Amino acid sequence: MTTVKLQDVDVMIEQKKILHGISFEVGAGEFIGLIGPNGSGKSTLLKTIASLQPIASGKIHINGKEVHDYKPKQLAKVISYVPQDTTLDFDFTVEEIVKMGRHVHGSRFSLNDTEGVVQIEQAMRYTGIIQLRNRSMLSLSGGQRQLVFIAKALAQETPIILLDEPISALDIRFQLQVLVMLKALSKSGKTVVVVLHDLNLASRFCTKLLLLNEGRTLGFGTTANVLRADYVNSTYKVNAIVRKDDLTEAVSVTALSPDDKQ
Ligand SMILES: Nc1ncnc2c1ncn2[C@@H]1O[C@H](COP(=O)(O)OP(=O)(O)OP(=O)(O)O)[C@@H](O)[C@H]1O
Repeated sequence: MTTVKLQDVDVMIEQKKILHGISFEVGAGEFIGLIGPNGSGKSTLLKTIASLQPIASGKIHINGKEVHDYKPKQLAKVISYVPQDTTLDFDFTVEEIVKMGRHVHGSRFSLNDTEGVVQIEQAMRYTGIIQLRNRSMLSLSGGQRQLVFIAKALAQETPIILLDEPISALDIRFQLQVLVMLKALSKSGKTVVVVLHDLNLASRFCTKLLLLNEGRTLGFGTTANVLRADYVNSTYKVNAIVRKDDLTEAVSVTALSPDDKQ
């Protein structure tokens, strides 16, 4: 079943066209990686799907219904969004932030609903932050804050999860842990769309990739079809070798420096 569908979507920011004619469909159980160079429009595209960024033209359907036809609270029951920037201006504890994911289910700061308590607890355990539950968000490292916002999205229990560079501040153990968790969520039937810079991890974990170049889709499909040397080299302006990794059997991309042996 198609859960997210974009048809010829244009986005303008300050009179400049940032996204040009973006069209693609994602189904339940898919794990889509949005990739592309800095400034290519990945975050804008994710915000657009989350309805946080207005569109200039085109159509977006979420679960078969036009995104404009959703009330904000209805949409928050369907889509959770983990932003790239997890800094906060106000102080909250870790648990308070995760609980905010339950607002949409009507349990604002109250733990009267047992389901909410269970979901909050599970989300904190799943992301490995349970021991931080009473810590102030302002005292956490960037990676710990990322895990808290992922936990908040999990507590929200939506069928569609959008995450903007959720592993950018994480060490290799937590990078793997988060990607394995997102993969498991997609396998359980959720739609996961994630902005990733690490092409090798994107290749290993995502079912499909969407490669953006200057606000346009250069490729959308299986990792092997999108991570082609010609696409990678022309978009990222590098000299990359694309091959199959012997160990993971995923497509692997190595950008060569002038000093590398070839
Ligand atoms: N609020 C804004 N005002 C002006 N320009 C913006 C705004 N938001 C995004 N842009 C511009 O839109 C383009 C796409 O930005 P976006 O953040 O979507 O790219 P990205 O692919 O996510 O980049 P990165 O990998 O660096 O995070 C950039 O040129 C950026 O400067």
